[in-house]
Amino acid sequence: MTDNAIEIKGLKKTYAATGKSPAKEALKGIDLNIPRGSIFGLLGPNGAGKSTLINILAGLVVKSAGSVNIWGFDQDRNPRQSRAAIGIMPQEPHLDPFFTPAGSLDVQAGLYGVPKAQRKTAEILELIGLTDKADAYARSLSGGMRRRLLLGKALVHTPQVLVLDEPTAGVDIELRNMLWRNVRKLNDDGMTIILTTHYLEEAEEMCDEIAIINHGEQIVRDSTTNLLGRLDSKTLVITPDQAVELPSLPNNITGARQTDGRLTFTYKSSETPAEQILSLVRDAGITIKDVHTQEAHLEEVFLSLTASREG
Ligand SMILES: Nc1ncnc2c1ncn2[C@@H]1O[C@H](COP(=O)(O)OP(=O)(O)OP(=O)(O)O)[C@@H](O)[C@H]1O
Repeated sequence: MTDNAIEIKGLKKTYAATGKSPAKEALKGIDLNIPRGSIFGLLGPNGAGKSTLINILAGLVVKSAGSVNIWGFDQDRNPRQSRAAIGIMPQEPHLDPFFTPAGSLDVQAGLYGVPKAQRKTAEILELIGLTDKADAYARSLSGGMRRRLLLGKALVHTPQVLVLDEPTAGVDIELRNMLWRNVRKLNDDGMTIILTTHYLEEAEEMCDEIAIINHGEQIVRDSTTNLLGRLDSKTLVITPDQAVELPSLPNNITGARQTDGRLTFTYKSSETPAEQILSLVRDAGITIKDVHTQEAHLEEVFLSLTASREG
């Protein structure tokens, strides 16, 4: 038995040409292992191939080449078992307006062949905070409630792996927090979580490991901590005790004077000790009132890795 929840080898997808659109190679040979029990981030710019990858995992898009193994089950050899091991919360709420939340969960459980006695409708409604809406028609639910119901539907068959495709795009803070609380709880209970998001601070906060894909290729896969450590760039922010000009700087440091009077200095921490900047500032006759450093964020790592490959 493998320690990976998902094992993807040489995964390719080419969408066939239609009408005027030429064929599109959306995935160009992805190798990716996702460890059991992790919260894994799948990131990439628009059109990178994330949805294609997720849809292949969900069994909604047929791959062109390669292998996909979900929870030890090969998707081609054991399609039923591999499908039963994964639950997908899609981006868009496509809900049948004539079903109630309880009804939707029941139908979904039926689709997955969950016997009536083993259905956890009440428990799931409780988790997603829709107990009091159990019998309300879907069309009367708010956008946030529909999103929560989508999460509930992904859970009816108690999958080992839960995929959330852009779960917080356009949702308010309250719903976002609720989703993250649920995700953490499910992960604490042992569920492996795969997440795509455009909000990099969210990935930074939530994910243990991250893969970035671009133009159908994986360009990096590492722990979030290591990824953040890759960027050697740091910023030192100095508040002078009165308005001052930016002192002249050597080549290894770039600086700027902010509109609020603070001075920011960006440098490579492996090459330049912060003390060098502090002395430079003091030597310019500036009295330092306050000083702090800013670490690199995932956003900068992401931009540095994807920017040079655009085109
Ligand atoms: N059904 C399809 N037919 C043809 N081309 C497609 C199809 N679905 C996606 N593509 C193309 O494949 C590429 C990858 O798309 P995909 O939706 O997987 O990217 P993505 O990373 O999920 O982007 P986004 O964040 O915008 O959803 C894009 O160039 C897209 O236009």
